[in-house]
Amino acid sequence: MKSSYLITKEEILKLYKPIDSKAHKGTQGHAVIIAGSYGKIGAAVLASKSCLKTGCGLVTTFVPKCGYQILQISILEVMVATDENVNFITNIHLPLIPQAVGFGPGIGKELGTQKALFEFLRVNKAPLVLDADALNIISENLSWLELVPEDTILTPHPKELERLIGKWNSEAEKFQKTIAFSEKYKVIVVMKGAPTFIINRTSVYENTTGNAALATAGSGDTLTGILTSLLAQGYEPKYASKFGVYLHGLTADLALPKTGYESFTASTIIKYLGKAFLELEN
Ligand SMILES: NC(=O)C1=CN([C@@H]2O[C@H](COP(=O)(O)OP(=O)(O)OC[C@H]3O[C@@H](n4cnc5c(N)ncnc54)[C@H](OP(=O)(O)O)[C@@H]3O)[C@@H](O)[C@H]2O)[C@@H](O)CC1
Ligand SMILES: Nc1ncnc2c1ncn2[C@@H]1O[C@H](COP(=O)(O)OP(=O)(O)O)[C@@H](O)[C@H]1O
Ligand SMILES: [Mg+2]
Repeated sequence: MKSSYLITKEEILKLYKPIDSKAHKGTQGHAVIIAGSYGKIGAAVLASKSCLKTGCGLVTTFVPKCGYQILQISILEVMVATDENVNFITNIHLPLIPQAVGFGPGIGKELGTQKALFEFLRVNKAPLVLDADALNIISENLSWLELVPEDTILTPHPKELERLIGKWNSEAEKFQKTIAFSEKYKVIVVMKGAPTFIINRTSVYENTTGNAALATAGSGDTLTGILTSLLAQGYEPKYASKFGVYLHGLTADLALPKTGYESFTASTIIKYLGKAFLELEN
């Protein structure tokens, strides 16, 4: 297997941009989260909350109509735009030009959602994170990746990765295939796992934070929000991907002595984001 670089605190401190004292919400980036379907609006809530709590100035979340009240009641700070369809996304119309978009948690694979994703990819110019069902849809339509901005961040878990690149027979082959995929489509692949690796063309980076507490529903949805937030704040995708996975894992390392493995949930990741940022300054 190709040797990898470690993503350490030292590395992260080199790229961390603390907030300027003259900052206002308009300078901190407006992120859009496109997520959720009937029964999976929680994924949209988790991604949106983590996006906000990673520091971007404004977050607008696009959900099917059934998500409207859930979002508005669960997160007062997030603005909500809705699809005309009640249960799943069919036609994306955003009331703004976003600085970054996170697309996929909980959206399902309805035909209407597939078409909406294709139309969105055709017109979108904003830095992009693709996760979950967006990846599952793209696995069956790989040519759509020719439409995405260079350095789009893809965040597959092992099953989603297999759908994208096909089966592998060894760890070495998994890395080879992911590197070839990253080169072919000019995308950054966050290979989620224990640990998470980031593949950027032929470079391989290994995260040093995180633990098995993260093995819980919605853990990846929060990572999508974190990464989208960093992109919206102007971090280049190659830095946002490293910083995002490092922060995400750090929340679990900081929380573990208080929560134990069992009671740690995706909401705990969000709760500990502030402590993770503060830990960078220690
Ligand atoms: N509250 C909400 O609204 C939530 C909504 N959510 C949303 O639901 C949608 C479906 O997402 P999903 O990831 O559960 O389904 P899917 O892609 O079929 O993958 C499942 C299979 O993948 C595998 N696998 C996964 N991780 C692995 C690992 N580390 N290591 C090895 N294997 C691993 C494992 O396969 P197995 O090992 O069982 O063969 C598993 O059975 C998606 O849109 C998501 O955003 C969720 O986030 C939950 C909270
Ligand atoms: N044992 C583990 N050790 C470290 N990180 C883990 C472990 N299990 C899961 N994770 C992390 O949790 C996240 C799970 O993402 P994902 O499977 O997409 O969850 P979901 O779709 O439920 O939100 C990934 O970031 C993965 O690296
Ligand atoms: Mg996921």
